[in-house]
Amino acid sequence: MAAKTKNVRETALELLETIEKNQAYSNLLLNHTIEKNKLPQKDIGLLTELVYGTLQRSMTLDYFLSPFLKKGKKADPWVIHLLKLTVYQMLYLDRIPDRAAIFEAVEIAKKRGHKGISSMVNGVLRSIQREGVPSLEEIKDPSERLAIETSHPTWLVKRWLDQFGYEKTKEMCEINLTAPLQTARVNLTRMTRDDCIKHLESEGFKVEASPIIPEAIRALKGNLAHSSAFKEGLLTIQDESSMLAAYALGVKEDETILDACAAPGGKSTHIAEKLSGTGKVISLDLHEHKVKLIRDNASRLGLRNIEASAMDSRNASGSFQPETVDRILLDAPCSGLGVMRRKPDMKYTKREKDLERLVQIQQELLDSVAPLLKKGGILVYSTCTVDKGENQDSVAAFLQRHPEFEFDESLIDRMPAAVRPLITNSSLQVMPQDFGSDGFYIASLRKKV
Ligand SMILES: C[S@@+](CC[C@H](N)C(=O)[O-])C[C@H]1O[C@@H](n2cnc3c(N)ncnc32)[C@H](O)[C@@H]1O
Repeated sequence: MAAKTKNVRETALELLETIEKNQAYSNLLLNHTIEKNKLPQKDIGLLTELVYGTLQRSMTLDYFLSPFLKKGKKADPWVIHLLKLTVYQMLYLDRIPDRAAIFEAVEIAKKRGHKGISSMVNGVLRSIQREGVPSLEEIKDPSERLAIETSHPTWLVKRWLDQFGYEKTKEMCEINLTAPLQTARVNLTRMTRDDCIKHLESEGFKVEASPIIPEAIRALKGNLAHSSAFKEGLLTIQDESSMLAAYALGVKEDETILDACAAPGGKSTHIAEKLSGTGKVISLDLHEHKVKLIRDNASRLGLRNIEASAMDSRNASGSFQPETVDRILLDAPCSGLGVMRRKPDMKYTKREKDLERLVQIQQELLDSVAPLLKKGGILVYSTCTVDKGENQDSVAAFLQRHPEFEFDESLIDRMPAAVRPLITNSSLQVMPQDFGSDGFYIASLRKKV
């Protein structure tokens, strides 16, 4: 029993080290480790909690630890990870007694280091147990305190405070510390949502209908990616916010739709499920290996109306005739600040200058696809980020250069009722705290007739 638990913590420590060295994204690495080691369900839960929890709260844990570390004496990175992993358990996981967490940490330190390291680990953790961690109230500057308290970089907290004010920023930072929901889209070309729920329940999953999106379900127990319903093409794992893009586009049965940044095909397949007759989706993405993901998903879902090819969409206007597509989705490459709950390591690697570089690419993509749209057609611009520069300002800059486009007032009529209150100026910014879904932005523009 003890050996098993120790293995989980050792694995968590190794994962934290690899993620820190920037060798992998947390979500991909964790899934890979779970599959490779064929971990039992209870270990998967603990491993996920330890890795995500420690990453989510990394800056707070550094703050708590700092008075207990000898000044001027730099400990090895693995020792710091081990201490943070253990302090995380002591402070945030009620079901793990402090003495058990400390015992496991000292055992790992003995195994990986020398006696000096294990007694240092023991000493630091026992002092924290005895004296408690420093109060966050000691941080006087409110933005600095919010940054440390919710473990978000100070530049980002300051940027959000400027854009959204204190309350919204605090709510967003706090929800970013919680585990995301897994949601999925039922393939309505194959089965109704009610029947799909029954199908999943017969497989032992616990799911419920989404109150936001008519074809979505929320997983309460079990990973839907492992269901036979998924393998049989009845489902696509997709966040509810992401599903709004196909609604915003509002496809009609026999239209031609361009999805200019399409891989892995979450939105292309959604659009394709909504088309019928001779309608088709032209799905583009940069590289062949990404385009293969779109084709694989389309084939798993039994969709034959997607034409996927590799292309830099900044050159799309050279490959398609002007004014030949009915609707365009530009789900642009973005900073992804709306999905930080899923990839907590991202909080510490993003830099403010990355955002400016992305705005440039977003503008080039918009300029390139705009001529392909028929007069009267709809262009939906979307991102999974919460940032005015990449969202509202990007759209405003495009409209200024393109007087042939205007905001599309009819967006509100196409959107599910629950999100309508969020729409202003033919666009909407979903914050992660609105429905517990990802942060996401959508703007709908019409090419004037
Ligand atoms: C937000 S993701 C798209 C997600 C996709 N729409 C979905 O729902 O599954 C952005 C995509 O843009 C692609 N991309 C980035 N620059 C591009 C470019 N210049 N041309 C085409 N695709 C590009 C990336 O490879 C990435 O797959």
